[in-house]
Amino acid sequence: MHLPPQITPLQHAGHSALQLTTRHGTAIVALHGAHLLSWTPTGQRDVLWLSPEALPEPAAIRGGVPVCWPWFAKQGMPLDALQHGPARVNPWQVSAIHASSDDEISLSLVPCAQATGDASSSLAELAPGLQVSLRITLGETLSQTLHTRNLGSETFQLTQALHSYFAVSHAAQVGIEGLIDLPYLDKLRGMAADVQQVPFALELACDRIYHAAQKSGDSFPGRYTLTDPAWQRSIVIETEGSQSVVVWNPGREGARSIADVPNDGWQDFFCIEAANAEPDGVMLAPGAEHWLGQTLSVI
Ligand SMILES: O=P(O)(O)OC[C@H]1O[C@@H](O)[C@H](O)[C@@H](O)[C@@H]1O
Repeated sequence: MHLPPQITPLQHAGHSALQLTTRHGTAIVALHGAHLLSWTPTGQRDVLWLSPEALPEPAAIRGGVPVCWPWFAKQGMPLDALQHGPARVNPWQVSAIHASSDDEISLSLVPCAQATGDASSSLAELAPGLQVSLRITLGETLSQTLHTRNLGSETFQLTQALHSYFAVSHAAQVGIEGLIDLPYLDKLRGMAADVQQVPFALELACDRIYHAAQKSGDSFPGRYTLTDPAWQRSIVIETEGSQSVVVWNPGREGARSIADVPNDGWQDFFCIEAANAEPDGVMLAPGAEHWLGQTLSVI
């Protein structure tokens, strides 16, 4: 496909990628997993963290924004299922480009196996009848929309996440606004159910699925703010079609057991994930479609 001047192919951290450029900044997207590796607003530091110890492809990339699809973690799947689904470990390709002006550019990607109709691919086997695309728009903000369509004959229970790793000054010194009163399941306490009643702060480690985040009939998108006083910036995450928000940081002990996170790397990121995770799975009937979106901005 012919690329306009705002899109440049390049290698980034060992991945074949496309760099999007507007006067508002740059974004870099790896074709492996349609994985957003970097978003740097003009004059600012990168909004996303990318592990300096990331494993080579075809391993999932650690950092940036992995696309977890069509299941989150191993929800609803056997124990030997691929963690977070096959989308993040498959090659994707550009399906459309929309360059409206110098101010904004959009790129849509689909898995290569879907584009070529390869019925033997892991995606075709594991997500029968499902079609997926990811649109990334770089302007003053950065947005991503994950679109799923069920062309099969069976209802599919979709769980998914845009698993953003935000770069922070120190994970123990940031706050997250927008979680008060939300119920959550705490993975670190055997999925114990709880409700966020005090302002969020990291205690050693965190792995929670906040759910029922958008009440039915509520037309406002979810809005979460990662406040980082030391870096004097806040990252605002506005979500659409997302009933859950996953908040994850492995902490000191957890990081030691993750091969591609440096021992002290847990300090450098916080994951806030626009999601539909159990108990918020999406029942996608034959012919139905769903959009999961997030818009990121820095204030
Ligand atoms: O190591 P992975 O597969 O990228 O997953 C990282 C984390 O992703 C989070 O979304 C999960 O809630 C955690 O339980 C998990 O550890």
